[in-house]
Amino acid sequence: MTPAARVQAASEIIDQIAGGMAAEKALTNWARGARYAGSKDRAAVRDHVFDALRRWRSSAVLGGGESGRLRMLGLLRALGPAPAEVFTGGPHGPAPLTEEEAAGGAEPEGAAALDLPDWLWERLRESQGEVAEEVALSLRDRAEVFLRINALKADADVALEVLEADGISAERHSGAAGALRVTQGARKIARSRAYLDGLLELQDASSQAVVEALPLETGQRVLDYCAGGGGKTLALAARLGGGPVLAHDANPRRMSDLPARAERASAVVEIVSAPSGPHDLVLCDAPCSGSGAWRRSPEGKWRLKPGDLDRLAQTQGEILDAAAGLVAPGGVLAYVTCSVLTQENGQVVDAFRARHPEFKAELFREYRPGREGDGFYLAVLRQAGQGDR
Ligand SMILES: C[S@@+](CC[C@H](N)C(=O)[O-])C[C@H]1O[C@@H](n2cnc3c(N)ncnc32)[C@H](O)[C@@H]1O
Repeated sequence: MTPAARVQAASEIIDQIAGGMAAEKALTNWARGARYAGSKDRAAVRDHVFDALRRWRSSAVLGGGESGRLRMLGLLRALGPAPAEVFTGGPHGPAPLTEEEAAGGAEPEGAAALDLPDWLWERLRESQGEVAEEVALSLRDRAEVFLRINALKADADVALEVLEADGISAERHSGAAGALRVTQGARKIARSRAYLDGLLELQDASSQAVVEALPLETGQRVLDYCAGGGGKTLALAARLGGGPVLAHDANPRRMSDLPARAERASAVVEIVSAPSGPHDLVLCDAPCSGSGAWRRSPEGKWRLKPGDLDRLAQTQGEILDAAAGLVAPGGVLAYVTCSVLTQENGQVVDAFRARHPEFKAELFREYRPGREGDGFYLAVLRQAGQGDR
C-alpha cells in the first residue's frame, strides 16, 4: 500500500468508529477485507487511526470537519507529511483536496487543543493544577514500549543480548530497576525468544515503579486483590524471589492467562477465589478510568462520562473496604490506579481513611504520564499493629 492508500483506509475506518463501532472491531473488519495489506501496512493504518483517536477533537478543528477524510487532513496538518503530498488522487489514495477543504480548518483552542472533552479538562485542571496542560498534551502522543526484566531469569546484560539476537533494540530506563525502553523492533517482541522464554514481560515503566515502591520482604504473605492479567502479580513475585503471590480478581476470567505466564516466568502464583486474611500486604490495583494510560487506549477519553467517575469512585471505596479486612495487624494496604484524576485517587483514599482511622498513610506517589511511562497513583497505608490500637 502507498502512504496515501493507508491514509484513505484510515479515513474509512475512522468513519466507522465515528458511527459507533469500537476501534479494534473496525480495524479487524478492515484487515479481513484487505488481504493485500502486509503487516507494515496494517501497523501504519492502525497508527493513523490511533493518532486520530488521541487527537479526535483537534484533528476535526484543524481539518475543518468531522468526517474521517477531514480528520485525517487535520492530523496531517498537525503531524505531517504535507496534505498536498497525500491528497493527490493517486490509485487507492484520497481524492485531491477541494478549494474549500484546502482553505478550511482552524487552529484549535482551549480543551479542543488539548484533546479532551470540556468537562474532563475541568477535572484534570482541578486534579493536576499547573501541570494539567502538560499532562493533557502528553496524552495526545503515542506511548513508548517498555519491558520488565524478569530478575528470576535474567539480568539486563543477558536480556539485551537475547533481544538484540531477535532484532530488537532496547536501553535501560532509570524509572525502575528492571525497566527497558524499546528503541527498535517493538512489534517483534511477542514472538521473540526473550519474551517466550520468560526473560521479559511487557509492562509499562510506571507500573513497574509502583511495584518497586511497595514495602515488601521475602517470605511475606502477599495478595494481589485485583490481579487481572497479572502484570503486577508477576512483578510482585519477582520482588519476593519467586513468590508465592496470591492472586484474586472479581472476574476470574481476567486471570485465565496468569498460570501460563507465571510458569513461563518461573514465578509461583496461587489463584484464590475467596481470599481470607491475614496478609502482610494487599495490593488493590483498582478498576479506574485509565486516564493515565489514555495514550494506549484513547477511546476512553471520549467515552468516559461524569457519572462513570462517580460509579468508579464508589467501587474503588468498596474494594478498599473489602481488602482492608484481609490485612494483618501492622500490615500494608496498597491502593493503585492508572488514573490522573483526584476523584479516583486522593479523594477515595481520604474517604477510606475517614472510615478506617486504623490505617495510617505511609507513602503517596503520583506518576505523571509522559516519556517516563503512564500516569499512576499509589497510596501505601499501614494498619496499626496489635500493640498500637
Ligand atoms: C486495573 S485492572 C488490574 C490490572 C492488573 N493488576 C495488572 O497489573 O495487569 C483492575 C481489575 O480489578 C478487577 N475488579 C473489579 N472489581 C473488583 C472487585 N470488586 N474485587 C476484585 N477485583 C475487582 C477487574 O476485573 C480488573 O481485572
